[in-house]
Amino acid sequence: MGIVYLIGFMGSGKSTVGKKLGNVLQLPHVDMDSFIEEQTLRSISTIFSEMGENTFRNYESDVLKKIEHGVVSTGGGIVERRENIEWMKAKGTVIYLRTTFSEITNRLHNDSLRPLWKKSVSERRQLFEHRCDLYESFADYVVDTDNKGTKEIAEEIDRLLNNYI
Ligand SMILES: Nc1ncnc2c1ncn2[C@@H]1O[C@H](COP(=O)(O)OP(=O)(O)O)[C@@H](O)[C@H]1O
Ligand SMILES: O=C(O)C1=C[C@@H](OP(=O)(O)O)[C@@H](O)[C@H](O)C1
Ligand SMILES: [Mg+2]
Repeated sequence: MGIVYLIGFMGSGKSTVGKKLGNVLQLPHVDMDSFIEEQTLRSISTIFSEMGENTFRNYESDVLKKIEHGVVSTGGGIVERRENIEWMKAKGTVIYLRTTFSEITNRLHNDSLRPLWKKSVSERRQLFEHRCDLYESFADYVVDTDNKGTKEIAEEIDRLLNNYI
């Protein structure tokens, strides 16, 4: 199956489910945002505020290309660059954790760690609508996450990848 990439909007559970999926599949797990924070010794918020979104996107594209194995929790904006989409399609299996806007709003509420969530409701929704089309259009599998626990989702992905029901 090569590398397993989890994609989806902020709050869809990529980081949480990725960790569990790594355990289930007994593969190493990399959370791209945590990796960038460890490498730069800066928080994602600080990178955005001090260096700008474009610098963050450069780090993100660089990190994506360094990962050769395992389960990868991407950041919600990985689809903003076509080169990232093409890289993931070529290297592995892409799984979209599909989550409704209202469920994401419940999960993130007034989260302040995600710079792009700290926007007005209409801007959040606009970003959500723009991104959802992208996620859906290039995922190999779509997994709905509303009303499911993270362990249940990891097990569902395990079944999909291993082709049993
Ligand atoms: N299936 C789920 N059901 C309920 N809460 C969830 C689910 N998946 C994630 N969460 C919660 O939503 C928040 C964001 O999850 P996270 O894994 O950081 O998402 P992402 O990495 O996609 O932004 C966390 O508080 C997490 O515990
Ligand atoms: O959607 C985005 O553009 C972003 C999502 C975040 O990751 P999560 O999707 O894990 O929250 C993080 O990479 C950064 O704040 C930008
Ligand atoms: Mg995350």
